[in-house]
Amino acid sequence: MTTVIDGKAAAASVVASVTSAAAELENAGLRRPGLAVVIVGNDPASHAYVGAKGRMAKQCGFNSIQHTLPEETSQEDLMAIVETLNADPDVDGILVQLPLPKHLNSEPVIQSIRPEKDVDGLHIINAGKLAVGDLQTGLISCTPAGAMLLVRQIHGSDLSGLNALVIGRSNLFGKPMAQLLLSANATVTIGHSRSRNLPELARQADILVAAVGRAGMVRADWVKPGATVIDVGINRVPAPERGEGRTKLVGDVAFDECREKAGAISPVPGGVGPMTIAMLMANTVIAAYRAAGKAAPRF
Ligand SMILES: Nc1nc2c(c(=O)[nH]1)N[C@@H](CN(C=O)c1ccc(C(=O)N[C@@H](CCC(=O)O)C(=O)O)cc1)CN2
Repeated sequence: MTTVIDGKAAAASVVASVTSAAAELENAGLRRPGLAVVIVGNDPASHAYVGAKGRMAKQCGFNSIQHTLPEETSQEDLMAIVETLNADPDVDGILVQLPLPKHLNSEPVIQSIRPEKDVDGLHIINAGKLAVGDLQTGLISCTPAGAMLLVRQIHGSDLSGLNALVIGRSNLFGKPMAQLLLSANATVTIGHSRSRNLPELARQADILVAAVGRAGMVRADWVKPGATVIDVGINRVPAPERGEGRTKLVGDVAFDECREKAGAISPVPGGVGPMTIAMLMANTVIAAYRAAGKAAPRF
């Protein structure tokens, strides 16, 4: 019987723990966690995600700040906002929503965020800590941290003897996901657009993680029987069956056919996606505890 992994329930459980951790700070007479999200431009999906982050931050009892900047914002103006947030003692976490408009270079912006406020876990200091196996003192990128929590639900925290394939090598997901799996003792391969014979590599994976941005790329004949399949793709595709001009969200995995082969599989929507925002809340409360000189909760 295949387990369909319930990302919404897992996210709700993380959010409940974050909410009590935030309340404990306030009850101890300390300030509540502060999360600042910066969005540049008019991308509708990015605005939807940022809106959801702000609502969730409020639900967790955080101080939620949003900077909405016009499409034509300059690199200097964006970096000046980050500097102001870096210096603001009420802000524990800073996130710059990606992607930025094409004329802006995201890397200097990300690297200008103080590492202890980098709740996206993308600063080189945080990425470096993860790369050397330090999972305790930095901040870990939200989507891989969330995906890993789902993997732990199925396999526990020791993945010794298991083969994992991560398809995708982005700084936001593929690389940190591979590091997390490696830290849990899995034997890890990273596949990408230049890899030869991805289906063959996938068939050897006990844990198959897809983050390529190609709707339904992973087919049933890629899946080892009983494998855990984690779908990180978010692709909006036409859905004429729902009416003219309608669309729907699908992952990188052909869900219906892969479900037949997998032991456990995460759906899209309702799998890894909700974990991204939950783990952002977790990182923010961790940053707030550390800023207050208190031992941070673990998630
Ligand atoms: N600075 C960042 N930018 C982006 C990140 C990120 O982690 N940091 N990730 C993505 C987008 N993202 C959050 O920003 C995100 C994507 C998807 C979801 C989600 O909950 N998806 C739902 C479906 C939602 C829907 O119906 O549209 C799901 O999969 O069930 C949350 C956050 C890129 N940018």
